[in-house]
Amino acid sequence: MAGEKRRFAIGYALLPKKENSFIRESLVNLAKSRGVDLVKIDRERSLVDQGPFDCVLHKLYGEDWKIQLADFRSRNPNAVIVDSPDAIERLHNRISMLQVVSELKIENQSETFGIPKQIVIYDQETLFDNQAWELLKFPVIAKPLVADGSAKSHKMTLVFNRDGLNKLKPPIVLQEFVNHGGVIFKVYVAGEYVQCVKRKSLPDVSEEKLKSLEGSLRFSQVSNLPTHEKSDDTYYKMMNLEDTELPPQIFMTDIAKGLRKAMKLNLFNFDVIRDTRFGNRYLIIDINYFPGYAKMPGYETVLTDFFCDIMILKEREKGLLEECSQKKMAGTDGRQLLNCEEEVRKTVTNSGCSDGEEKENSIQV
Ligand SMILES: O=P(O)(O)O[C@@H]1[C@@H](OP(=O)(O)O)[C@H](OP(=O)(O)O)[C@H](O)[C@H](OP(=O)(O)O)[C@H]1OP(=O)(O)O
Ligand SMILES: Nc1ncnc2c1ncn2[C@@H]1O[C@H](COP(=O)(O)OP(=O)(O)O)[C@@H](O)[C@H]1O
Ligand SMILES: [Mg+2]
Ligand SMILES: [Mg+2]
Repeated sequence: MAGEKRRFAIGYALLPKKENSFIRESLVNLAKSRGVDLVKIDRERSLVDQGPFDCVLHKLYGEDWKIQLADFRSRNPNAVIVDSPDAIERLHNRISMLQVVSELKIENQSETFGIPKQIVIYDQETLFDNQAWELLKFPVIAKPLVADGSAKSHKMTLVFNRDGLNKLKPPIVLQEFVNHGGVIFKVYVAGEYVQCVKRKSLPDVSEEKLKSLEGSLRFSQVSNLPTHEKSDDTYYKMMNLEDTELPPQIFMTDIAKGLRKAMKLNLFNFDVIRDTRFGNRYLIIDINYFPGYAKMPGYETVLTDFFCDIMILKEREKGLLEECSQKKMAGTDGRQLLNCEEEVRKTVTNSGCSDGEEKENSIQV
């Protein structure tokens, strides 16, 4: 119909659990009211046979999906894929995941940040090798090296002494357990948007307590456990989230922006703890692709704004591409037109974002 605004279609490819938590009616309706239709991608059918989509939103694992996305991309060069599978892959390994933190340069006088001391162990022999232990002291957390979203990849062991090492199954990352007052901060990022929330974590382990504790303790997804499950347990106890102060907002936002640029990702969160030995030292312990946004206050608005940013970007790209073809039709000097389309895509998709200049409505692709 004449004068009717163009609608924008976002195809989503998610596992059933994620679809249930993320694709809520409240999100679908808000997006719809702002011109964005969220359309389910049928995982039983080939992606290139579906659509048309202006954007593909996804959290699926495996080579087959990567090939499907590459096919889709070559046939639909104007569609945005959020996010690039290669960029996401960095988060599937707990070493490469945190390497990016050391690349960040953030100017801040009063707070510092980093990651806990950690080593990677590939086999049982190295686990008991004293050399490997020069860097670390107990307690440590053993984390599966792979972070591929499986239940297994979330199974952690808090190890109090050498006895506790026997049950570990490499490949694992051994990370120093840092006392942090039983509260972690989850910083959610969606494009330009950043929000930090508090969650329950493991309680501190004092030097005295360490001596009396048995070899190890297994746990999984502690920040997602309902409160009552923790208060009943002998190890977990009620932590008072209200009493914990959030880290300075500007500091978290700077780290979030730095990570986003360095990783070229739009949708992620990261877990931060505050080292109780120094009240102003923050450690990043985990980065997750496409986390549980529905748990974030105001998630519908935040995500819809993000979708609209992509839409604005696509419209701008379309306008500029039309200008290119008009110039072509008008027979403008060929040299001026050389790579016109390519230039437009570079500008609009903000591939230059990593050079420090952040543009409005930028989406990292
Ligand atoms: O489902 P939720 O809400 O628990 O979200 C999980 C995240 O919880 P969070 O938002 O950080 O509290 C969760 O974060 P944590 O690893 O628990 O810090 C993961 O991102 C998880 O994805 P995956 O299993 O690693 O692929 C996320 O699981 P999926 O929804 O992607 O399966
Ligand atoms: N180095 C650490 N020091 C103290 N607690 C930690 C450390 N690493 C992880 N934890 C605790 O263990 C939980 C799970 O670890 P995390 O690396 O976030 O794995 P997952 O990917 O399963 O969320 C964290 O939410 C936090 O409560
Ligand atoms: Mg985590
Ligand atoms: Mg994680």
